[in-house]
Amino acid sequence: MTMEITGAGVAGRYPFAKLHGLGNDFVFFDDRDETMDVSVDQVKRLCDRRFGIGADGVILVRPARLEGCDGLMYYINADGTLAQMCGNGVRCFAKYVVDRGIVDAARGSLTVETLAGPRAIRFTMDEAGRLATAQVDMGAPVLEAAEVPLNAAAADEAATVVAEDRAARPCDGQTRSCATTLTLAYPGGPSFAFVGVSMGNPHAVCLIDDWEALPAHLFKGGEKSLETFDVDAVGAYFESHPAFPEKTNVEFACVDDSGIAMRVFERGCGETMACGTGACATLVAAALTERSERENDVHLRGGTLHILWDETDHVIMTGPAEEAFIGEVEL
Ligand SMILES: N[C@H](CCC[C@H](N)C(=O)O)C(=O)O
Repeated sequence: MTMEITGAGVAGRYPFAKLHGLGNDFVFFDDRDETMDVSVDQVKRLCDRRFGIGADGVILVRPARLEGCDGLMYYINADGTLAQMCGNGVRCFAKYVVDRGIVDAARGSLTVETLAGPRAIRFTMDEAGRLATAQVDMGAPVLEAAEVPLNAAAADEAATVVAEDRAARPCDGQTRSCATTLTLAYPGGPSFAFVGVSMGNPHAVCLIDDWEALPAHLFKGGEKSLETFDVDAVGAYFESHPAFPEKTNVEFACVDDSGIAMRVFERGCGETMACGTGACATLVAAALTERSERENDVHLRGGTLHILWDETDHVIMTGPAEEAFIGEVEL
């Protein structure tokens, strides 16, 4: 299951910075002295867009434990649950430490430790001497069902597995298992086919080829499209579906000549403007099901990420990171 943080919540006044990657936004705290012990309630309050600063998550900048890493990204979803990895967050982490001189900009690269392991980053600077874009080696996608994780048997007990396809496509001659596609029933219909991909955190990617084939009750007025699709309702149902023992991030995407268009209902956050790990998982799923080449632009509500699934099986994500404002907050 997903893990809630267990912090007692030490009261105090803390400086923070607000950063985002394509509108997927985070409250950053410098916790290199490891004194912050945030509680679930504190995180929920910080992320509340009415009663707090407002964000999709909280990121603590902590000292690295792994040799060769420049810092540890401790990422907490808005609901107070820990996540192993955050793609937009790790680009913002690079910006946070480079713009503050914690990491020397002249290096042009750094390695960030995450709960999913180290992630190597190369970055470019803007004319004002601040980090502009970051290229992150997000590692290899994990496709083995048990490691995503997926659990069709648990879903079957809920009589919701319509089909399980173990071979989305021969995995490019790799000596790796093929992805699992679970087709799961939605209350009132229809069923949706999800390709399970982990980028250190779980993703269920639904690639839709024909919006017209879906019933009208799944759309919020207007023509049937990704933009009018009811991501909140359908995403919320599958986020906590028994087929996903650790819950899941849920992506809905379609592919055309301009690239991959995607919306995401994130585990522990709800719909976000962008999801870096989700964009990587969606590129992998689209390539495995022969809808896309292994390199493409992924268009999200907040902007575009460029994703390459390279010949070494690593997924390379390139995109911006921005700092919106700084402040002090009473916890
Ligand atoms: N909600 C995600 C973590 C944040 C991922 C997303 N913001 C990204 O940019 O990858 C999870 O629980 O796995």
